[in-house]
Amino acid sequence: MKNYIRFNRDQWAKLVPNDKVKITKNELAKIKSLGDVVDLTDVHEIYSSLIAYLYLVYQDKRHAQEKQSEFLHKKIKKAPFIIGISGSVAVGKSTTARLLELLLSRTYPNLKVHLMTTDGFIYSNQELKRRDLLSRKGFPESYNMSLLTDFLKDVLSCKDDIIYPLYSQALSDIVPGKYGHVKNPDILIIEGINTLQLPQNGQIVTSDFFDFSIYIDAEEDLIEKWYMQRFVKLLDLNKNNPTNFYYKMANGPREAAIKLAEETWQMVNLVNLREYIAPTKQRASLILHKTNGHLIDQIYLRYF
Ligand SMILES: Nc1ncnc2c1ncn2[C@@H]1O[C@H](COP(=O)(O)OP(=O)(O)O)[C@@H](O)[C@H]1O
Ligand SMILES: CC(C)(COP(=O)(O)O)[C@@H](O)C(=O)NCCC(=O)O
Repeated sequence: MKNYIRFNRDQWAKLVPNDKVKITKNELAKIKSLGDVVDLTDVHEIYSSLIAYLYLVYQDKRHAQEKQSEFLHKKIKKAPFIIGISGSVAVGKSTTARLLELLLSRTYPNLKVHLMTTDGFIYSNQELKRRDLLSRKGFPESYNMSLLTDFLKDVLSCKDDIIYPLYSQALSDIVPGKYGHVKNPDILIIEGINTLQLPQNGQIVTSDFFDFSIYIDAEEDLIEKWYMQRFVKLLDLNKNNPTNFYYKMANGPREAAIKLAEETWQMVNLVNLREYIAPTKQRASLILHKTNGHLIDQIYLRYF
């Protein structure tokens, strides 16, 4: 990885004073996905430098937009700064994305930050079934990529209110008739396993629309462990929740449920990671490498 500068935790933490971000343990507990607590030391040692760097790149873009506007003698609407977050299923994309959203808006209160996921661009289960893709959920062909690129084009053309479909883990499906709204944020964080994906059949790559991208990396065995832990938590949480996708499994034999999740990991998510997600790692502007306990131990910043 010649085109990346590698930092260990200490080197990265020393880039800026780490008292910049103000957040309490309780606030932190609220943004974790399920159960585990993101460590406050991670916030100070990793995220202080990360948001300071993101803000620098953000300002660069704004500056370039002003210069362009000046040169063209034309008022140009300021398109949002888009940050893409990629990585395997269960590596911690949504947790990191929520943390970034909170820390960026907290540290730079004048910024309007919007967070969304590309999960909503997966075809509905009905459509996946029609296309014989139910067992390929999360693979490139299971996403409506042209809808996603059209959406990103609308975002960059600064349309006032852009809607996008929503996915629910509770339904394990697209939520019918419900949409998210993007209303001209300064920063749009978009997380999903396909955010750095290479094009299929000459499509435009979504990352062409990004100003900055982050890949969250970890060893396969660890991610599998996190996937299984999240699965067990979802079973426990939904034991008494008949409308939830996990309810039936939660109330059946535990070993059968665990076996199914292990198979899903091996046959779906791990295959997807190896074939389509991991190969996109070296396209990211920044790689956050995690170790045991979700601790970030190495940071790689691309410089060409
Ligand atoms: N920094 C972290 N500290 C502790 N737990 C974490 C952290 N990041 C993720 N997790 C846990 O790991 C699991 C997967 O994280 P999640 O954000 O849901 O992943 P993804 O969005 O990539 O599928 C969840 O159970 C979540 O609570
Ligand atoms: C919708 C997803 C592709 C996205 O996952 P995420 O990275 O948000 O956890 C995934 O949750 C999924 O449904 N995977 C298919 C196999 C499974 O049920 O794990």
